Amino acid sequence: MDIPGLPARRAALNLIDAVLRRGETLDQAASAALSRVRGDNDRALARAIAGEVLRWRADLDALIDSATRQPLPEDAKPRAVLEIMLAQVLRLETPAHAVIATGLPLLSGGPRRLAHGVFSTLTKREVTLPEVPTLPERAAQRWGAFGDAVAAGLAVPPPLDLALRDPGQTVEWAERLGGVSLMPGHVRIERGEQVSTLPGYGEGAWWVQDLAASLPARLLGKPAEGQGMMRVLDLCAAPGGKTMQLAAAGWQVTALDNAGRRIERLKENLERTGLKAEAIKADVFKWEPEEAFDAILLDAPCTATGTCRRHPDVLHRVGERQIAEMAEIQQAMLARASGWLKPGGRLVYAVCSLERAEGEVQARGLDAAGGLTPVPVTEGELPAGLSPDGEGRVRTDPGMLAEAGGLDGFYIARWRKD
Ligand SMILES: C[S@@+](CC[C@H](N)C(=O)[O-])C[C@H]1O[C@@H](n2cnc3c(N)ncnc32)[C@H](O)[C@@H]1O
Repeated sequence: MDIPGLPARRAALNLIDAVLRRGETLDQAASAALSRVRGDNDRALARAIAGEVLRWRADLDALIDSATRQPLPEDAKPRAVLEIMLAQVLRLETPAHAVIATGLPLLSGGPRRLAHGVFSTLTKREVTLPEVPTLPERAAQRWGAFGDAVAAGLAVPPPLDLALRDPGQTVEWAERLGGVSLMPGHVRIERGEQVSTLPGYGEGAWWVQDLAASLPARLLGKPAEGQGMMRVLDLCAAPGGKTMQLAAAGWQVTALDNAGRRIERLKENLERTGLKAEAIKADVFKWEPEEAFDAILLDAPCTATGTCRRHPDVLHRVGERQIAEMAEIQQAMLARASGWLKPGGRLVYAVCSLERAEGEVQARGLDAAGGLTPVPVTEGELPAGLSPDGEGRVRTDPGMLAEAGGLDGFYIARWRKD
C-alpha cells in the first residue's frame, strides 16, 4: 500500500518529466501521469505541484545548488524530488513533515540521504523565494527586458475571468458572483471554486475566458444594422470562446476547426449557452467557402507563450524551432483567410503568444502583401489601463493590469479589405 499522498507526488514528478524531457504540455501529459492518482483533490494537488515547479524552477534550483557541495546533474532524480518538496513548502504551504513523508520515499539509499540533508539544511535556513520568478534561461534570452514584465505577472496564479452572454447584465452578474468587472461583458472572480457549481453555469449565462482572449472578438465589432444577416467566419474556433462572443453579438457564425474533440466541446458550449453557430470540422488549408464573408476572425494556432501564468510548461517547452514552425503556419493561414473576405469586410488576427515573430512580424507581412488596409484599434475599445501600440495594434503581456490581477499575453491586429 502506498503512503497517502505519495501517488500525487509521483504523478507530479511524471508531469514535470513529460514537459521537460518529452516537450509535452501539462494537459497532454495529464491523463497518463495522473492515471494512478485517486480523487480530484490529489489530482489537483499533483498538477499544482508540477505547475509551481515549472513556474519557479530556476529559483528552486538555485536554492538546491546553494546547499550541495557540487551541483546535482540537471536531470538527477534527487534534484527533481527536491524541487517538488521545496515547491510544496515555499508555494503551497504544505507542512515540512508532510513534505518529507511523501517526498523521501520517492528515493532510496544515498540519493534519499542526500535529498533529506539538502531539504533539512534549506528549511533550517528558512529560505524563501524571490518576489518574482526567474525565467528559464531560454525564455529570458529571447525576451530580454520584456521578460521582466512577463515574470512580474507570473508570480501569482491568475484569477478566473468569465465572459457574459449578455454584457447588458454585467453589474448584476459581478454582484451575484462576488466578482469585479474590468469591461462590460467581463467578470473576474477568484480562482479555486469548481466552475460548474457557480451560479449561471447551468443556464449558460457565461463561459470561462481570459480578459485578453475576449478582445479579438470585441475588436471585430458588431454586425452593421439594417444590412440583413452578416456572416462571420471564426477560423480555428474550438473550443468556441470567441464563437460564443460573436454569436452573442448578433453575427451569423461559421466556426471552423480541424480538431474533432475540440469541435465537440465547441458544440457542447453552444448548447449550454443556447447560442447558435454552424460548426465545421475541417482543415483551413483544405477547406474552401462557397461565398465570401463580411468578417473573419483568425485566432491562429501559436506557441501560446502568452498563457504562461496558467500553463507554465510553455516557459520550458517553447524555443526558436517551435516559434518558426508556428510563424510559418500563421503566415499561410493569414494569406488564405484574407482571400475569403468581401470588399469592405473586416479581418482580425489574434495569437496568445508573446513572440514578435508570431505577432508584429505577421501583421507587417500582411500589410506588405497589399489588398487590406489596417484599421487601428483605439484606446476606448480596450479595458482602462491598456493602450494600443504605435501601430494601432494590441500587445498585452502578463505584467499588465497587475494590480487588478493581470491578463494573458495576446497580439491582435485588424484590417479592412479594399
Ligand atoms: C488558439 S486555439 C483556438 C481557440 C478558440 N478560438 C477559442 O477562442 O476558443 C487554435 C485552434 O486552431 C486549431 N487548428 C490548428 N491548425 C488548424 C488547421 N490547419 N485547420 C483548422 N484548425 C486548426 C486547433 O485545433 C485549435 O483549436
